[in-house]
Amino acid sequence: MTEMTGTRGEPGIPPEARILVMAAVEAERDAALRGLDGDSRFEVRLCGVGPASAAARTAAALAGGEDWTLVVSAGIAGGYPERAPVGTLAVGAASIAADLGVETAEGFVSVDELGFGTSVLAADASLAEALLQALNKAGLVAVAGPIVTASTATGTASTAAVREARVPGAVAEGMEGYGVAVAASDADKPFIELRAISNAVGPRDRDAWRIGDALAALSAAFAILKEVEL
Ligand SMILES: O=C(O)c1cccc(C(=O)CC[C@H]2O[C@@H](n3cnc4c(=O)[nH]cnc43)[C@H](O)[C@@H]2O)c1
Repeated sequence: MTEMTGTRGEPGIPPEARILVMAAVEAERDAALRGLDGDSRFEVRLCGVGPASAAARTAAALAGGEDWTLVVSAGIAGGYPERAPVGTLAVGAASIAADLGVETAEGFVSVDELGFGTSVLAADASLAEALLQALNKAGLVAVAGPIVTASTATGTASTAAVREARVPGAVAEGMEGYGVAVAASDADKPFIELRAISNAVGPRDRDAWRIGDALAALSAAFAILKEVEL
């Protein structure tokens, strides 16, 4: 369990903590900053879209000489509607690269099965649980579960079904979480993923995306995160 009590033993994020938040695009970064309202324990940086850029930029940030306490991947996401409808929040239990592997005549084989590493990176369980409880206590609708990372956002019902079968119980899909998690894991830093649901995972319908609502939910979640008793 990650120790996040303050120097005098009080609960909450210690004043000296340094929390690195990686957001793909400026609108997500700005939403996080609005919720954080100048909290100097947090730094929000852009990681670009997709797991490769996210991993590279997070690794660069972690190698920059600061002693980071926690790494957070944050942004909007597609939600699996029966578990995380549009407007809700998803807290990752694990970030899973659902398309990392090889296709064979018999079907998809993950890197795990190939023996080439892991496509599943667990979040810090105690921090994720504390955040989930705090969000729900504050009246925000949040669920926890595996969050899919994909280099290609799902755009059809069949891809949604395939990925859901690979990641049973998946609550959401983003494009950066696993990449940020790889860098955090390599640097031996605790990691969590926080997503606000802007659209349903499934057939692409850009007009139905509720980006403004999701960004508002993301801001609200960061206002809670900075006060959470971790
Ligand atoms: O157009 C805008 O105003 C705008 C504002 C903020 C963010 C965006 C994005 O398009 C962000 C892309 C980002 O969102 C994640 N995302 C959202 N939905 C999905 C999805 O269904 N499957 C996978 N990823 C999704 C993803 O992490 C992208 O980086 C636009």
